[in-house]
Amino acid sequence: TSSTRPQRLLRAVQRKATKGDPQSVISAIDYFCRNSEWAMNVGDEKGPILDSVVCEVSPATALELGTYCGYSSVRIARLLPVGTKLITLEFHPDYACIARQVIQHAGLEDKIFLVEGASGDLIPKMADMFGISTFDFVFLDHWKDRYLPDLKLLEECQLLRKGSVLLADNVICPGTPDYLEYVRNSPRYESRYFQSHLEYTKVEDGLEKSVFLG
Ligand SMILES: CCc1ncnc2c1ncn2[C@@H]1O[C@H](/C=C/CNC(=O)c2cc(-c3ccc(F)cc3)cc(O)c2O)[C@@H](O)[C@H]1O
Ligand SMILES: [Mg+2]
Repeated sequence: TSSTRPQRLLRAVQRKATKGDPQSVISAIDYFCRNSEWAMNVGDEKGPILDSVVCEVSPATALELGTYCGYSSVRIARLLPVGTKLITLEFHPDYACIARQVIQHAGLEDKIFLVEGASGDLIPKMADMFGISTFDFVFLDHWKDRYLPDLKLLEECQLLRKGSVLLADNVICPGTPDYLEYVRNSPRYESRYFQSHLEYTKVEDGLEKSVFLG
């Protein structure tokens, strides 16, 4: 029976990466995507930009929209200090199952809470489910037409505070025009574009970092 790409990506991690070593999991996925099959992970060029923003913010509470295979969950959580947590939302059960195993291989299951479901349904429940009031950091990497509605939902649910940082992947390719227009023109955000390339390619893409001003 044929396997799926996420299953083949997980197999590459299980074969090549050292259990409990997040960096080796990251390297194994990047190697797989460069040498075997492209996959939509933030990757090894945009990834260090994500790392630097996470380190700068040093979030006590972080949220990720769109786990996929867990590559960016591992990138983010490996940088979080003890006692902090990453909540990542994924609605595709098969992808969630793969991501849990990738996260487990990295030894980060105590720092990452993967919740299965649609972000639009789950965001309003975050405060109650996890006993948090606001998110210090949000990484948006799910369906591109969901970035703006989910940002507005985070505002409505008062899950952002003065200084909360949003980092959005793929603002050029595939592109998130309505989200970009909103964060770049709203007086409530201070936005900055980090130019880079679409993962594992020479196509232009980048990350948009937006600070909520309250
Ligand atoms: C309902 C809300 C909601 N709630 C919870 N989980 C959700 C969700 N909406 C989506 N998900 C999950 O997130 C992941 C989807 C991510 C979507 N990402 C891209 O489409 C993308 C594409 C390219 C690219 C492809 C082809 C090219 F040619 C060029 C570029 C590059 C990239 O970096 C990309 O991120 C999957 O796991 C979904 O199950
Ligand atoms: Mg992406």
